[in-house]
Amino acid sequence: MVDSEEDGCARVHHENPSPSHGPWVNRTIRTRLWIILDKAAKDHTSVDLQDLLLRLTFDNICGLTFGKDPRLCPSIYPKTLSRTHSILQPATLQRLLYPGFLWRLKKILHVGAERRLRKSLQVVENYMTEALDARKETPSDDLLSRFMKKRDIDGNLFPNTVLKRIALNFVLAGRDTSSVALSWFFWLVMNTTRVEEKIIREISAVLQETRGKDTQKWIEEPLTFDEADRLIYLKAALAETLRLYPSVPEDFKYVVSDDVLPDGTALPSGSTVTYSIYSVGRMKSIWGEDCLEFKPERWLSAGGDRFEPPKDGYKFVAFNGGPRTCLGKDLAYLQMKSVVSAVLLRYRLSLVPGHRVEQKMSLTLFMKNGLKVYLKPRQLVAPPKAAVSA
Ligand code: HEM
Repeated sequence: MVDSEEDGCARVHHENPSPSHGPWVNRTIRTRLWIILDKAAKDHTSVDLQDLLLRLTFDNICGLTFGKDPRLCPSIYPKTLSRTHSILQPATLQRLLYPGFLWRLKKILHVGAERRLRKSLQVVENYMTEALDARKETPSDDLLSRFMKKRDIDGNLFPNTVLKRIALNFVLAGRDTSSVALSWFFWLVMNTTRVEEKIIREISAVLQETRGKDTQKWIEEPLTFDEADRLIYLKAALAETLRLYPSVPEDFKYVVSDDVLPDGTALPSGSTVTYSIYSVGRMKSIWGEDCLEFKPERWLSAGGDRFEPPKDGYKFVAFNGGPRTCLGKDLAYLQMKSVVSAVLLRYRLSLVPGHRVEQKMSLTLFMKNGLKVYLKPRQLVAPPKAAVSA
């Protein structure tokens, strides 16, 4: 048996973040993203989109998980959790890359990455304790409050330690993944005018139906859930981005008890299996000769009117597969569609000349140097009725 967590703890929290959490996303778009981008466009200054998106999705995931007013997050973010996060990731990666005895020795001696890791975990622990105490005083509709009411299979409420791990799991799982996916998406779209035009046409067609011909009304408010739900081509472009640039480029599983893979490989209990999600997305045998091309169309039905992922759920594993598929998948698509529409409907993006877009070796597929762009206001036109479908 192969599992993704040694103690199987994550299995108790199959609570799906529902679309009703969309308001958090729209609030941060209105109160933060548009203000920053409008100013940059007006002043002709560049913006590091990856950095901005990391902050934005952090605010969203805080709102979703703790019900905290996201305006609190930027003040806490740079000083504590963000710095902590940049320590957690390399330290975890080292544990995966180097022989077990090495990091265990460092842990015992309290040196190097293990020392930084322990300090950072304490910061996270304090933050989670504060958040939990606050929710106990004033429960709300956030995920933490929901889990506080839930009971385990024996009918007991979850203890604080488990609640904190659940909350942390959501924050870690939901923050970087969506923002790096969005960064790669914007970069791909900047380089593929044909796809950008189709995306704008699709969003415009939907908004013309829901908000009328006055294009000013299209950019006054972020998308509603129903409007976002209708964006089939955009979903295909996001899935295509995740195929080529999966936010989690490789994943690993622990072997809980002796097992054998379908190809006959024996897996002794206690070993770790690592697999490359990045490579699965770029295999000719799965995606064909054009596997390295950015082609959202491969995700559409023959008529082009439906999103159609591969029938075999293990061919596209950017969200993992099987019973442990990402719990935030639908929310992630919703959030990404809202942010893309909020940005692309208002602006045309161009890469800052000389800026190098490179991958960073990390548990998350960051852009090493960020994504520095200039923004120019976009002139929107209402499409003729016949061009409604993308
Ligand atoms: C583009 C965005 C995202 C990608 C690519 C992604 C990818 C993944 C992957 C690969 C896993 C499996 C990890 C493993 O094997 O241990 C996972 C698990 C998970 N994700 Fe996501 N994720 C995304 C967004 C989100 C968001 C926004 C949330 C929360 C709102 C979230 C919550 C979770 C949770 C709770 C799990 C653990 C599920 C379990 O173990 O049963 N994810 N995600």
